[in-house]
Amino acid sequence: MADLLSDDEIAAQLPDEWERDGDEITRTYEFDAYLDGVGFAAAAGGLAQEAFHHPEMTIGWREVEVRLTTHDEGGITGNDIDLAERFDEIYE
Ligand SMILES: C[C@H](O)[C@H](O)[C@H]1CNC2=NC(N)=NC(=O)C2=N1
Repeated sequence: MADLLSDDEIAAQLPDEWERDGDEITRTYEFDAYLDGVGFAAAAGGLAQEAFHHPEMTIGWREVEVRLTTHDEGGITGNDIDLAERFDEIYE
């Protein structure tokens, strides 16, 4: 069970390109083609299932918006930060 992060901890641990939006962290990944975004979302979904920690993902035209929060805790935890970092690793 991950503990809620403080405002300062979130600010310090938020990966580059990610933003805080209330109780969520979010990043919009950009792609050259629609299906590249679809493929990224599928790969990210695999990482999410592996971690058993699931983002909201919105697939748009050559972009995928990812939003992470820890529902069980009602806010942002290290689980969200960790998964954000893993998503960044698979984004070329
Ligand atoms: C029972 C609980 O829903 C599960 O442990 C997992 C499933 N995936 C999850 N995903 C997210 N984003 N937050 C959670 O708290 C969470 N909990």
